[in-house]
Amino acid sequence: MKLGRMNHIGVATPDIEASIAFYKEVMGAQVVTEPFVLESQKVRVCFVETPQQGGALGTTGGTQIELLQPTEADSAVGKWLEKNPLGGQHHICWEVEDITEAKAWFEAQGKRVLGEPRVGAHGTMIFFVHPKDMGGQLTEIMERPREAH
Ligand SMILES: CC[C@H](C(=O)O)C(=O)SCCNC(=O)CCNC(=O)[C@H](O)C(C)(C)COP(=O)(O)OP(=O)(O)OC[C@H]1O[C@@H](n2cnc3c(N)ncnc32)[C@H](O)[C@@H]1OP(=O)(O)O
Ligand SMILES: [Co+2]
Repeated sequence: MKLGRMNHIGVATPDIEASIAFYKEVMGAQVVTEPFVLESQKVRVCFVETPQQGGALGTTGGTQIELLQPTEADSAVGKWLEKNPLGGQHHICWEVEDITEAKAWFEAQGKRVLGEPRVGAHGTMIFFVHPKDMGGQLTEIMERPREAH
């Protein structure tokens, strides 16, 4: 498998509106998407855009910040926030060419793939790999959007 682009960094927050204001007012983010609820993951989510390599400040195309506010305490992000009430870096998402090949790769390395691949917040297939098998880093693997191939 070849290391692909870092698609996003998942950042958990107890208050997504406050986090949006932080990224706009403190960090100078120019583009933040409208939050939406992803029922399957019991989260409200939005994306803070960053410039791609060499891009002008305030443009898009780079690694996004994926802001995640739990809709229920009994959820992956809800449980994580109980231990990390201020929020912060929750996971990293890497792009791959083929989600099926990637799943077989990680399993062949003895890494715990969490559940079957499913459609994620970007509308492409994803899965997660257990943090304890990834040096403490919860890792999301995402199939590259087709038009990016
Ligand atoms: C916007 C939607 C988008 C998408 O899905 O498209 C997302 O990114 S949704 C993001 C939320 N969804 C997930 O995170 C799914 C994958 N996560 C899980 O399956 C669980 O969170 C899991 C298995 C990582 C942990 O669940 P568990 O019930 O085992 O929770 P514990 O608190 O018992 O944790 C066990 C152990 O793992 C450590 N841990 C938990 N979360 C993280 C993390 N984000 N980063 C690093 N380590 C983590 C936790 O501290 C425990 O370690 P221990 O030493 O035993 O205390
Ligand atoms: Co994610």
